[in-house]
Amino acid sequence: MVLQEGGSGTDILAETSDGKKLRITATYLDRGLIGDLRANGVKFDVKPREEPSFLVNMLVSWGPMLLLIGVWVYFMRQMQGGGKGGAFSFGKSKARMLDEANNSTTFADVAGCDEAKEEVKELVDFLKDPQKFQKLGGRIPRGVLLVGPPGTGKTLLAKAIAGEAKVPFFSISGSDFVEMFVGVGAARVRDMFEQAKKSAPCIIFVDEIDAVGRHRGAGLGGGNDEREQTLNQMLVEMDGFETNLGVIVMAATNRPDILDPALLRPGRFDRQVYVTLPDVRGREQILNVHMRKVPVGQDIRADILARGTPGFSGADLANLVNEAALFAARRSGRVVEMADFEKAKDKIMMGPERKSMIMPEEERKNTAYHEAGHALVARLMPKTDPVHKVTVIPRGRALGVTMQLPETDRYSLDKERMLSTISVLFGGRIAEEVFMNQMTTGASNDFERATSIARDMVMRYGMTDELGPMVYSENEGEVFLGRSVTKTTSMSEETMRKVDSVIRRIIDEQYGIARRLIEENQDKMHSMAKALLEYETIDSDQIDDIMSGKPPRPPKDWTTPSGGKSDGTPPAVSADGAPAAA
Ligand SMILES: Nc1ncnc2c1ncn2[C@@H]1O[C@H](COP(=O)(O)OP(=O)(O)OP(=O)(O)O)[C@@H](O)[C@H]1O
Ligand SMILES: [Zn+2]
Repeated sequence: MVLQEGGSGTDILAETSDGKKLRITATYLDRGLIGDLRANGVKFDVKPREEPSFLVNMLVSWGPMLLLIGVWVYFMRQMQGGGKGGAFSFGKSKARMLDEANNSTTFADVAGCDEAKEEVKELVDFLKDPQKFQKLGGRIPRGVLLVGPPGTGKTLLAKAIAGEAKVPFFSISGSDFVEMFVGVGAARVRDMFEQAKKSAPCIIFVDEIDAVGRHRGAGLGGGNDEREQTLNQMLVEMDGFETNLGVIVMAATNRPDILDPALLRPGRFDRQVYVTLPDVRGREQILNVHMRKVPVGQDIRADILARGTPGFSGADLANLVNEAALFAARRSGRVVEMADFEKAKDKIMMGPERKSMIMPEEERKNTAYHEAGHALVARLMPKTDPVHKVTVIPRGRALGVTMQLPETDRYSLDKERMLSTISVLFGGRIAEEVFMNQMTTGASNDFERATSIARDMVMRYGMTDELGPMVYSENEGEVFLGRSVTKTTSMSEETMRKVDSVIRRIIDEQYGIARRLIEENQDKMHSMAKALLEYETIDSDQIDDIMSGKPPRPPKDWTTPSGGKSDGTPPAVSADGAPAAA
């Protein structure tokens, strides 16, 4: 054994007679330690620690200087557009590679987008055996653009293609290419294609391609050199490789309208696959995929959940299952039950409850009337979605929420529906005016939405007689190129005034209708506000009762403030809100 002495402490690496390896650190060698070692028959040597060599000495004194020079050289190289090769690996692509052995994603994991799956199936055949596919006369796309809203499973679909074909999957996000230094992005593109070619057949997946693929020359002018170079490099690479190599470039975007047309030319991303939000059947299938991963109760009905989640993306549904499982865990449940899903759905749709927020009674009452106003108008206007839930529990940034749910998936709006929506939005403020004799800031979002609907009706959809079927569009500050070109119509002073007055008229009319409904139904308004103050959340059952003039039944999971389950009759409540002794 060797004891090395010196500096700050002594490391003892010892092997005892029975072959055990030990590591001991002693601050200094004293007689006690040496005595112990001797007594236990450990043989050892003491050797002074070696003097630092000349080289080490030089490094210590010159190191900081060398480091500075290094950093300087590094930055210079980046600014000159270099960055590739040599000792500096700055240009190395940030692409993550998922090799075939670790990719277990298959088409079975992607639910509810059958058309998209159908369209990409042949890519799997191609990737499995590029030569054979070509011999059979298949035409291989070089680039496939997946277009669709966020969370619809574009990444998942690309990964599943790689998984099915058992080929490597390189993924990178468009924003990874956009760096501070000119040339880095281009170097990364070069690098990524080089790596991919070595592992062909394979898939390169570029998420958020719009980050690099925006139309050249668009945007805020100047300072776009880096992005343009990156985009050019990508075009060069896509033109450069042989199709029979077996590299397929896939990219995802939800803004195809802002992509540079050069990206969409033949031989580049010339195949577009649309991945849309799932319809009700699609949602059911997606829920089933994700519910396989958690223990769910007997009562779970994916079809009912699917019906209650219009507009949810695949990612939202995955999140729904996850949140429901968390609610089940919180109550120490063995399985996830329908009630957990219901809570999770509310949380996702209306924001998390903020029960701890203490609301002054006055404000609670104001919120109750405000929400009752929305709900009442929604129930009485034609072509509105059924009121699903009304609550005065603060959620997210809202003090209260009135939630309407469409009965079926809807893909377009009509004039009557839009007019009704404007009235519903005004219902809240009107109720405050009528019953609380005040106006609060809580309605500002309602007004914004109402105004923008009215403006769209006039300016985008040509829904008014006065202005006719014409688009009066404002410049939206984006340069839209590619397939959909939005023309900027500059309006004359006079037209602008006319547009304003028509928007004003629509708003005034709908406001008047809502006001009349609320004033004519004061008893129902009082009854609904009272139910909200008492139960905090009411749903369609309670609203049905109120609208037919009956006292509302208590909500299903309602427990009386004393803690016991209610027997089904509403507790009588005295003026101060405490349960009265019957
Ligand atoms: N069709 C689907 N079937 C099953 N699960 C899905 C589906 N779509 C989305 N998901 C779930 O949502 C998650 C996120 O989806 P993914 O990242 O693929 O969406 P994306 O369209 O690429 O979104 P983004 O545009 O935001 O990148 C997936 O990992 C999956 O759990
Ligand atoms: Zn409101």
